[in-house]
Amino acid sequence: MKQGILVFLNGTSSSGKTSISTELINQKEIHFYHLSIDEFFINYNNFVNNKFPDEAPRGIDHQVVSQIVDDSIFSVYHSTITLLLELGFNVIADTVIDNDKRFTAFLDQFFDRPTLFIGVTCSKEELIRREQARGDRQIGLAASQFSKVYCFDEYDLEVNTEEMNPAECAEKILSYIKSDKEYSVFKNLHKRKVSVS
Ligand SMILES: Nc1ncnc2c1ncn2[C@@H]1O[C@H](COP(=O)(O)OP(=O)(O)OP(=O)(O)O)[C@@H](O)[C@H]1O
Repeated sequence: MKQGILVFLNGTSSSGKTSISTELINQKEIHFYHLSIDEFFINYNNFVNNKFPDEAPRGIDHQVVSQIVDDSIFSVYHSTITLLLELGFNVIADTVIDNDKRFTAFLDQFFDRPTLFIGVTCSKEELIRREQARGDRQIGLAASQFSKVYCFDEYDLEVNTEEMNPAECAEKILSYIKSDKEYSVFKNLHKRKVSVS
């Protein structure tokens, strides 16, 4: 049995990753699992809020805590994607990778799997506008991620969410998958040891 394909939507916050994912999930031709890193964090945060006291015997160093938690959650996220691919399911990875450590870990884990590397692009001005309009993201988040997330000079496929609506982006992605072209960019980035700094 063939392993599943990984559709990696690379874009900042508010670029439109979740909207495209919803379109991909709702169509019937190719089945996908949508794995958003946000859901992994929500589950963990619910657990912590229910179980952990506000104070700890040693006090709480929030930087240390968030490093331990983030590393663990990303590790579980990667393992869950890997498991699904191995079982033959197609996966959409909906996550923002804006630092070297995370990008290298993602690249190392998935470069030798069928990973379709998609640039979900949008201008900074439009990202700022969307961020203000939606009101559920920290203002300035997308702009702060912009230069790292969009540092790549190569994608298997690019969808500009300022020019296309989510359904059109999803259609473009599906056409690419159905064309059976090779997904080479992630492998090349691994060979070139590309970083996001
Ligand atoms: N192609 C598009 N054209 C116009 N508006 C869009 C498009 N895609 C998304 N939007 C709007 O941008 C906002 C953010 O979209 P979405 O939640 O899909 O982004 P995201 O990349 O998943 O963000 P985050 O990483 O913060 O979860 C929403 O209000 C959505 O309606």
